Amino acid sequence: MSLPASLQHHRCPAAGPSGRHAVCGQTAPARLLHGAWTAAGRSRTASTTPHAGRRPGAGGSSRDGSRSGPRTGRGSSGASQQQRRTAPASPVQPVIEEGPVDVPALGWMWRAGSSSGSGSGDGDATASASRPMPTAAATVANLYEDRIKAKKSLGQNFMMDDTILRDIVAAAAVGPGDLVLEVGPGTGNLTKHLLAAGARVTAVEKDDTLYGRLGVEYQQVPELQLVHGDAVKVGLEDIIKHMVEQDRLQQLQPQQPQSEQPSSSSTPSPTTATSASSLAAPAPAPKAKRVKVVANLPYNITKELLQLLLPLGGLVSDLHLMLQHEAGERLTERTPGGREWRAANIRTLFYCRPKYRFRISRFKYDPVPGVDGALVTFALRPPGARLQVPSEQALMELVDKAFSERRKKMRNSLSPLYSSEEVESALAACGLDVDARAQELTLEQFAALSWQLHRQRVAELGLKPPAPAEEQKAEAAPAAGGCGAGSGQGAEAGSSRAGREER
Ligand SMILES: C[S@@+](CC[C@H](N)C(=O)[O-])C[C@H]1O[C@@H](n2cnc3c(N)ncnc32)[C@H](O)[C@@H]1O
Repeated sequence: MSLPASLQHHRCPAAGPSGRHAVCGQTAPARLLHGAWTAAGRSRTASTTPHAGRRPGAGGSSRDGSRSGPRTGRGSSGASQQQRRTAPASPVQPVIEEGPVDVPALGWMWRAGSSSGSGSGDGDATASASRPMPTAAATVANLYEDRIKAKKSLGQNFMMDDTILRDIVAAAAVGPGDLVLEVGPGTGNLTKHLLAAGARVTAVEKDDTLYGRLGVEYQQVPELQLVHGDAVKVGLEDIIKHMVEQDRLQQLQPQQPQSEQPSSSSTPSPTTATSASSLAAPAPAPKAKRVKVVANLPYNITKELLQLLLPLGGLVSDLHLMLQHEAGERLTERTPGGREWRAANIRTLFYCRPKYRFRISRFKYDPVPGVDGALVTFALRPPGARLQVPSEQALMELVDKAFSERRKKMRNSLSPLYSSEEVESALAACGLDVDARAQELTLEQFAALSWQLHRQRVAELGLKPPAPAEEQKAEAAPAAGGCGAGSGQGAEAGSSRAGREER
């Protein structure tokens, strides 16, 4: 369902049902918090300045509602006056989907209240009686119309296809009450599908302008918390802990059942007293949820983000990331021996089960990147479900060093950490070739080598051997050559990558 044509032209995305503006034309970032999070827009003061009308040169609909081109005929939103002055005259032309395009209005998602995950992009209006969810393409068009250019430095390749966004939310199995961390919400196009599925979303955005616009557009959506900052530096672990804690506290809040509400009768009968006391029995403590991370990642921070997030299996259940197709293929590789077998594979398999879900055509993004994308899922292992090793840090150091000079035999590449004699004897004790190179070893073999090197050092220094419990776990699933490495995941090594679909 569309708005009446008379309202379509001068509505800014920040305009409420009255048609008046929340913040249009103001410098949004000044009102927003750096490196701190807040319910979207809650701290903002709304201006009620009516929209000044279409800016000169903005394309789109004519006054009677007909469309003259790919633009959507909307007014400005959170872009600052400064940006408008310095913006180039001809913005990048977005790809626009066919079909009715509507205007995102303040709190539209909040009113929609859909938990079906079928947020109605593509112009259908099932999510809201009054306004449909704007299409991804229309939202991007709105950015360009406001002279906001995609920034290459921030990896801004916006997803234009609502079907793919819905597929991502479905692949991530996001449902009502789930806690989701999104990195780089940007346009809010993925965010709105996460919200439509019933998730409570915390989203970290670095771009001042896009953060400001999101704050305006979602200011009445308590299910969305926005964080302004660089996801790599902002302290994601603390943010995730906060999400979990907030959720736990919310679950603890008493919900008074009808039967417990004060009645007009002064003395309760014995029967009522009994039933009241049984109702008062302590409720089971709420189970702390684990968070899902869902993101169309800026490709340039993929590596750093994975390093930050993969070890958080105690707090995070799974990551669902749009990556470059090639990076997705590399990270989901499970068999050693090839040129693409890297330290990142060992690290990834140690912390999670990676799965390539589906390929995404580069033409579904705007601007069109040089390569296709892919959705990759990383199901994180909680600490207790990982391979037992003497020290995770020592294992990662061993792996990084071994791969740092992959052409060399490990007895040479590991020389700064261990003498070649130490490495040779450990390799032999693990039943491995003493001339082995890093790319020939599985995760389990690296873990076994790590244990053996540890034992040798302990023996050499005359220290106490590892605790029996650790040893027991290690021996429970011996790796090659009887050189112990506990394993909750060994069976996965060598299994082939999951089947792929293409979009
Ligand atoms: C590929 S775009 C995705 C935008 C939107 N989620 C979508 O699906 O179309 C990447 C987003 O990440 C943001 N971004 C880039 N670097 C970031 C960083 N270090 N921390 C947080 N956000 C970042 C960009 O500004 C942009 O909004």
